[in-house]
Amino acid sequence: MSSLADFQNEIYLNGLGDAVPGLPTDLTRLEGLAERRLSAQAFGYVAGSAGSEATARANREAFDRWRIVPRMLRDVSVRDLSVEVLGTAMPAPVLLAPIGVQSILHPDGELAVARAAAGTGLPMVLSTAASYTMEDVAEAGGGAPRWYQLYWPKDRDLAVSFLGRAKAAGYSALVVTLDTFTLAWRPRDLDQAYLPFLRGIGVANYLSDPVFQRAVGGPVTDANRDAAVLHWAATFGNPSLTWDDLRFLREHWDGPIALKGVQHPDDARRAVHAGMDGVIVSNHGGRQVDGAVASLDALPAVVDAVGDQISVLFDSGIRTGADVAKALALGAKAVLVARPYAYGLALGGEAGVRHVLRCLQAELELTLALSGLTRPDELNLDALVRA
Ligand SMILES: Cc1cc2nc3c(=O)[nH]c(=O)nc-3n(C[C@H](O)[C@H](O)[C@H](O)COP(=O)(O)O)c2cc1C
Ligand SMILES: O=C(O)C(=O)c1ccccc1
Repeated sequence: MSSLADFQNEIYLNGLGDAVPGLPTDLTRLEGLAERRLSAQAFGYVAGSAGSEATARANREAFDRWRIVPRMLRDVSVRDLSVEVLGTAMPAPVLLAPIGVQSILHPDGELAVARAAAGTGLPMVLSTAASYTMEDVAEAGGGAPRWYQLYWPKDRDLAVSFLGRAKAAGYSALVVTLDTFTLAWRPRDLDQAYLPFLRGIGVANYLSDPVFQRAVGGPVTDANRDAAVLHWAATFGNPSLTWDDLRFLREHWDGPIALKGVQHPDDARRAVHAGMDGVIVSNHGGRQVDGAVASLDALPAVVDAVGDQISVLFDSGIRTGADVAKALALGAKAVLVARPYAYGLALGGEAGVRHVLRCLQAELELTLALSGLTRPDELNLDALVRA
């Protein structure tokens, strides 16, 4: 094995190799570049968070309060980043977080992301609010691993239909997002009166669904499009759900289930009690409750509560390979990367997403090796100190 991570090698030896010319390898720079490329509305939707965006900032600050303590002379010549999470083998403990409405970033949207993910083997978690149908995205990804993220609608028959379609299309695990039964107070979108769904973006899974179509009087055409969008708004989220309702999901989904949006250790314990297989410690990138705890700060207590019983995953604030290492050291089995790949999509389509994933993977591998570690499961609190 070369002493350089493969992607690093490729960049140095072949000029930019497969990297997208002009795209920086410091992924924290992508947001600024995407701002110049996107419309003010699309950029505001993706980059924006809830309220004063204090929690979005806190998510990043929490990473900066932990520092890695590298160890030396440990023979790190053979490295293996692969893990298995919820029955899915992946080359690194990184998944692509569910992001809805991706066609506002690039016309190929989720299709391009599925192709890029397939090229790396990292699983994509497809949003219910995707701009392409789950069947089309599955086809674009070929045999690559894929999970399905459910926005649990009010209409139970529609939920069952989504789950059946996801199973048939080869999505192996279910992610149920609990923190977004309604969109939060998001000033950037409010100030521009911008909601993609009202323009018919991000509703492909609904419009293509037989149960949804029955509810709006048949296939959606120009004649009933407004009614369909109104019906989408009426059925999108269900604020009356409780922990007891998880039985319904267990009955209609026979694969692994992870609950996304857990921040409190008692909620993680309830997830175990309800027979769930995992939780994703996430505050939706600060897009829901402004003033909420930084997701990284919520992680250790959840790991303490349930980490030996179910898989604890993490998202909100991951921007670099070092961030991934810190979340793993605090007990996450894997992380979900979100905005960085959205910006990669905006800047370079499929190649832009591939660039982001390969940079993140290479940086993670180098961070581990240079810290004296060869596998993700060797990371624990010994590797960190408070800044
Ligand atoms: C534009 C955008 C759309 C999103 N759409 C969804 C979605 O459809 N379903 C979901 O569970 N989470 C969604 N999320 C949240 C992400 O999955 C993830 O939790 C969050 O972005 C993590 O924060 P970070 O991007 O700051 O790392 C979305 C996030 C963004 C930025
Ligand atoms: O914008 C979001 O954060 C989000 O999760 C969402 C919700 C509904 C549809 C699309 C995305």
